[in-house]
Amino acid sequence: MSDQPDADQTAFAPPTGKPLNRKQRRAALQTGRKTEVGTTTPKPTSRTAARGMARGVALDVLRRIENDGAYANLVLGPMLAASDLSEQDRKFATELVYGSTRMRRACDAIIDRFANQPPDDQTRSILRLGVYQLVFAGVPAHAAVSATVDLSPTKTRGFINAVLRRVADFDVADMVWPSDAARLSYPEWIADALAADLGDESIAALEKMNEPPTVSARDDGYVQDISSQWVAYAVEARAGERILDMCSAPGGKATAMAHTGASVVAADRQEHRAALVAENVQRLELDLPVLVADGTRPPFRPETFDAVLLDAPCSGLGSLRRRADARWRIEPNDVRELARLQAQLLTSAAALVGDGGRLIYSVCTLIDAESVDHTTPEGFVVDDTEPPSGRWRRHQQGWRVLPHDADTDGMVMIRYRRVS
Ligand SMILES: C[S@@+](CC[C@H](N)C(=O)[O-])C[C@H]1O[C@@H](n2cnc3c(N)ncnc32)[C@H](O)[C@@H]1O
Repeated sequence: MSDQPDADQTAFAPPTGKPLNRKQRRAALQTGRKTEVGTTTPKPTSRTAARGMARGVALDVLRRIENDGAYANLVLGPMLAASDLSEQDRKFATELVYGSTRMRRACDAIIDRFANQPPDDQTRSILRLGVYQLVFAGVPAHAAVSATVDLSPTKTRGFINAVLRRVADFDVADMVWPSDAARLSYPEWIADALAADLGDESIAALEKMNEPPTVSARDDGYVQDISSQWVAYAVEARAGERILDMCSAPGGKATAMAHTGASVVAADRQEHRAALVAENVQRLELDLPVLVADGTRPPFRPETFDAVLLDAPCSGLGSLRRRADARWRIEPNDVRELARLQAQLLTSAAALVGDGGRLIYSVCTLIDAESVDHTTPEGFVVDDTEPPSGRWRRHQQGWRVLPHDADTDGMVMIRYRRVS
């Protein structure tokens, strides 16, 4: 048996969405550079075979996402569960699926640079998987090329092998990208929209949203992004107060607020999502009524609550790292429609706040049209006191946290107080 370590057991760099630098690429290429695929690749071992299976699962999932419009998180889980992959190989398959989905546009630009004819959809999916491993994931070249070629149908093997070998011999630092959006793998309109509202900081935000999200758990075990926890604190709920979380599913902020001893009511328009809140409430053993209610026609008397949290449905353009395929689904018109719905919800939420009470508006997007462009509800003023915790930066009449400030989702929040 070869002394060479099984290629796929060598470090698989945690994907950052950034192409590897020269030194990293040289290290990854050392074992495979200028070899004929199949001649210097280590003999298949059970590890190599397992990694091959992981790549096969990843490719199946990618095809479902790319060709059938399936949701990445919904397809991946069942397909992994149906496989015999080990925990480690599931992680590898997951990283390949999410990474190549995120970096799809950047991978395509590289494929198009080296393919002498446009690949059909099936061939492109295989090439994306190979290019992602070579350029972004630090998989050694011989493993990335040969194992990806092994997934290919006979008739396209030669073509896929040739393209991937050219990519393996290329230093991506020399790539001439059509735009920053292509380099960072976003639709042009998303990069433009964030540039318009974040200025020079948009690139750092886009880069950060190419990284897998960090996992943070609260003291009660509920897994919730830190920036969402900061929004819940910003409501400043106190024992004895009546608080409404108008768009509450899956219940992260409602359950956080309930720990203060406030009487929190959680509502959501969608029944199946309200059920998720109820599950979380039960699991955390909280006393928190959950109801299905459309926030544009809320079933409460006016001025009933001491505080209302409107954590509004939004485009999610601050939390793209959480859903790898979201950037390819959302469209400019969605943002316009969501902004209209948010304005409606803001008006009806405001009507429920009692005298001197608080209205907290938050969204996990960084787009002004979905946040600071909304008009202050009648009878309210902006409360511009600094939120009690978090890395908030002032942004017009509100506050925002950018993804690269503290490795969290990006959020915008505006706090209002009823004065008449
Ligand atoms: C950003 S999520 C809320 C996240 C939640 N606050 C948490 O921290 O777990 C927005 C929610 O708004 C709900 N929603 C959308 N339109 C609504 C409406 N008209 N009335 C009430 N809820 C609505 C969606 O079903 C979704 O669950």
